[in-house]
Amino acid sequence: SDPGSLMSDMQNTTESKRLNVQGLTHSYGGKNAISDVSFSIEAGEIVALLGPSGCGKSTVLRAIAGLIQPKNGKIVLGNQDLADVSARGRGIGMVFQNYALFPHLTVAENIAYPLACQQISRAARKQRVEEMLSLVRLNDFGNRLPRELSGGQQQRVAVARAIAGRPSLLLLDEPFGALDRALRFDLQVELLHLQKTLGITTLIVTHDQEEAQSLANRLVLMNKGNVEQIDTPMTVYDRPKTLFVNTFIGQANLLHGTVLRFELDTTVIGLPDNRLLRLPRRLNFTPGSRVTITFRPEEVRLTALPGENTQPARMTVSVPLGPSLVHELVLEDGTSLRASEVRGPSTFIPEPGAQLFAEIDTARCHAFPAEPEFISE
Ligand SMILES: Nc1ncnc2c1ncn2[C@@H]1O[C@H](COP(=O)(O)OP(=O)(O)OP(=O)(O)O)[C@@H](O)[C@H]1O
Repeated sequence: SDPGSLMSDMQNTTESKRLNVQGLTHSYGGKNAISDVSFSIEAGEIVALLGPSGCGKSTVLRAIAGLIQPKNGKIVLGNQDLADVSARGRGIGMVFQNYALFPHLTVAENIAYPLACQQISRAARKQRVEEMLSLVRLNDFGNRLPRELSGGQQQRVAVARAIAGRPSLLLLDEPFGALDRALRFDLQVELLHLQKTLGITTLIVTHDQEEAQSLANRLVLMNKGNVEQIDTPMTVYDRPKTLFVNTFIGQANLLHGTVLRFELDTTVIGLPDNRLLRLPRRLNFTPGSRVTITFRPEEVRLTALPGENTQPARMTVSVPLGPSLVHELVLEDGTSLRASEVRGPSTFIPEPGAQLFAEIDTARCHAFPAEPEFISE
């Protein structure tokens, strides 16, 4: 091959592109899997699509990749509408959990495979493969077969193969799903580094909220085929828009009650057994509304004596989790509650069965309309 094509190929670096998904709807056999899904990813950004099993994450990914034709909606990459672009022609790199390497090809051949379709000269391909092997730290593994690699190494080859063609969008579907926790973490750090270095616009699908929070600039939270919130991991945690988001991201305690009345800037909530909870703001609910009040375990403090906004509680068990201590409690009406605190040398560890008071940080409580299953007459 001629040196001229090698030169022009080397200058052909990845161009970051913005992805815009607008009103995406798809159904399988008449049943909607996703409805009106819209979000965008800025050029070079990592966004995680997150939600419980069956919420439609893979369907969104397949539509972007061009593997299914969505019933409705628009997908624009850079300034190109992808509607009439074939899967191959989209310039998208993919790593799927079950997207195995070709078992009979070596690592180097696997990585070179997508390049062969791109009319890149042999010399340039060889150089690109070396570059990719080095990026995923597998320099000496080019001649091995996939079965001679560990699971983590195989996944790194899959990542190398996905980015070898310098895609302008990288799609990852549960890429580390099959790997153990420690290895997952290593690969996440590696992927993040790689993504930043190359500046590839990336969409990662996962049901693992920690993975999503550690990798992504922004999260797209999906539930039952709909998008419920799009925000940074911190905003999603601190200001969840729905009860689903609140309980899906991090842990939340739930108290079901009724809005009784407003007293100046306070909302008085009636809880079971005629207990009250006073929230230091006016909620946007009319008196009589059934509500679910939520708060995080770290927003519950245990005290020996009753005070304002304390609920009598019985200790079930205290579990040390590394630097913190997690307490499981039961309120008098049987509602379970979780409290957590950072453990210090003098942290008091209550006995199981101890009668205590749970003091709730009411300034940080959220209130949502009660879901039908929690409304009992
Ligand atoms: N090929 C198919 N034929 C029929 N129904 C399908 C098909 N693929 C997905 N579904 C259904 O569409 C819905 C969304 O599925 P999808 O795979 O997109 O969810 P997901 O969020 O990726 O789930 P998971 O995390 O379990 O992979 C589910 O109810 C699923 O059963």
